[in-house]
Amino acid sequence: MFLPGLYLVTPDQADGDALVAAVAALLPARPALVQYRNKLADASQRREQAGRLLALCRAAGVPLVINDDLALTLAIGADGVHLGRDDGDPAEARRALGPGPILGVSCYDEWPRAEAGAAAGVDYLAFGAVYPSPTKPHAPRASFELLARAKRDLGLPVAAIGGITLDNAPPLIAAGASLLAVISDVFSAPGPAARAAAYAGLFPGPSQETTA
Ligand SMILES: Cc1ncc(COP(=O)(O)OP(=O)(O)O)c(N)n1
Ligand SMILES: Cc1nc(C(=O)O)sc1CCOP(=O)(O)O
Ligand SMILES: [Mg+2]
Repeated sequence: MFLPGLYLVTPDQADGDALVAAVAALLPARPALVQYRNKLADASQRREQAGRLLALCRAAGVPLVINDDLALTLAIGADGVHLGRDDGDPAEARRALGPGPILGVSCYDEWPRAEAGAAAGVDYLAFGAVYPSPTKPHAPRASFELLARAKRDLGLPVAAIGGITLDNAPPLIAAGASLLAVISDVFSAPGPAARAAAYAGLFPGPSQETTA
C-alpha cells in the first residue's frame, strides 16, 4: 500500500498555483505519501487545492492523503485521510472508507491512542512531535521509545512527525519509524527537490523492506 520513506506534508499555502508547483517539483523524489494539509484555507479553497493535488499525485503514482477531512477525502476519492484528536472517530472513518483507503491517526505522546487506532483498523500510527517543530512549536513531545513500542507491540507502520530534518532523521528510523512526516525541512529548504530526494537515501530499497 505504501513503502517506507518521506511523508511530505504540505505547508499552509493560499496560492493554489504555487502549491501545485511546489509539490510537482518534489514528486520525482518519490515520496512514500503526500498529505494535503492547509489549516488556513476555507472549504472551497481546500477542495480546489486537494483536487489539483490529487490529479498531480495520481499521475505520478504517489498516494495523496487528506488531513482532517473525511468528507473531502470521500468527495474527491483521495487515497486516504489523516485524523487527529479533533477530526472524528477513526473507527467510523474506517467504516465510511472501507478497507482500501489509507487511514492514519495522530497519537501524539499517548499510548492509548495508538491502541485505539490499531483496534479501529488504521494503516499507520503517527507520533510527535519527535523534535521541536517550527510549524507547531507547542506540540507535546513524543519519545523514541514510544515509536519503538508501537512498532514492536502493535505491528503497524509508525510515522514520526515534528521538527524532522535530514540530519536528525536517522535515529527515528533506527527506533522504528518507517514514515518521516516533514513540512519545513523540505518546503523551506534552499533546494526543496534535492532535500526531498536526499530523504530517499535514508531508507532501504523497496526490494528489502515494505510496510504493507
Ligand atoms: C502524519 C501526521 N501526523 C500528525 C499530524 C497532526 O495531526 P493533528 O494533530 O490533527 O494536527 P493538524 O495537522 O490537523 O494540525 C498530521 N497532520 N500528520
Ligand atoms: C502537523 C504537525 N503535527 C505534529 C504533531 O506533533 O502531531 S508536529 C506537526 C508539524 C510538522 O511540521 P515540521 O516538519 O515543519 O516540524
Ligand atoms: Mg488534524
